[in-house]
Amino acid sequence: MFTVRCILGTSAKYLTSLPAPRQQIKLQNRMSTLLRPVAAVCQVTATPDKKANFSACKQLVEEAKGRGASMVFLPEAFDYIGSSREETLSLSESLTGDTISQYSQLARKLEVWLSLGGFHERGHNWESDRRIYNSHIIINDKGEIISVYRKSHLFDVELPEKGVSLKESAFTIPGPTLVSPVQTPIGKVGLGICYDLRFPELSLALQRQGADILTYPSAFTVATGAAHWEVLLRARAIETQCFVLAAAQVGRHHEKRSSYGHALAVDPWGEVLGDCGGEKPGMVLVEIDLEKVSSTRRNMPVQQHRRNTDFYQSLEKS
Ligand SMILES: O=C(O)CNC(=O)[C@H](CS)NC(=O)CCC(=O)C(=O)O
Repeated sequence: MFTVRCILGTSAKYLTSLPAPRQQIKLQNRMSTLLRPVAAVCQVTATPDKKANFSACKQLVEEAKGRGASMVFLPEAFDYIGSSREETLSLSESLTGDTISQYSQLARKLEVWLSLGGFHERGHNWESDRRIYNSHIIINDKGEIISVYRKSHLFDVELPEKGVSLKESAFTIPGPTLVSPVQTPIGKVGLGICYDLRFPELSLALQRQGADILTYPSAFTVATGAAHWEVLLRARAIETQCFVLAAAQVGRHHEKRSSYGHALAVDPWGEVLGDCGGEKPGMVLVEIDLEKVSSTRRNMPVQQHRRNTDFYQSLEKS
């Protein structure tokens, strides 16, 4: 079950049925002050089959656009989830490969912005070291790559009681830097990926650089997702007073791997606006009202109340 908040569908239909053009313009002007931009937060079940994954994602992007979204968010590993390290590596591409050019064409054709939450990108020394980046790519409505953030915290975790054992650093290069929030039609978007969500320093750094919206496209494990996912996302939203949009992988990718799902949209007060559930692919559509960001920050100015870095380091120095 998932919540959908979208008022564009019916209003747009109403507009096209209006006879007098002048009346239409008047109404359109009034509506543009009433309507907020809409973001689509998606969840998918990627497999090792890149072609099938693209066609599933394309369908979601088309549906989202048809329902009024100006930006669509796809999760980490939207391109594929490999069934072995070797397969994960061999399926990887560069930013100039077929996968990203297909998405670029899709964005241009539909005139929609895309957040591609975690692309398996061949590293700069691929020929010699066969290592990849986990890259979050923003594509604008002209099909141009606007920003690339490479995941900086890698998921090397052993939880024997929960059946979780992943060592991302065995094949992935940690990203060297954060990237500045990107101006998009829904607001300024700060980029993270999945496990980055557990490091509030990153979200605060993006907030300080002007982010209105934080994004954590993910492929959370079922065990860690059930325990931590929603709490972490809401905490990041509450601390930074940003919207938090987290596209997700859901369900069974292959015989050895499943993901938690629950792609989520959270507002700057920490309220969950939409949840895609834990069962199957889908999306939530949410209006992004940036006035919610400013009023939340005005009413409770936590960023102004924050003490300087020295203050928090005073214990280490004493
Ligand atoms: O491997 C790929 O192809 C795509 N990458 C991932 O799925 C990554 C690295 S293994 N997964 C996570 O970071 C899960 C984090 C998580 O579950 C937590 O923080 O609890």
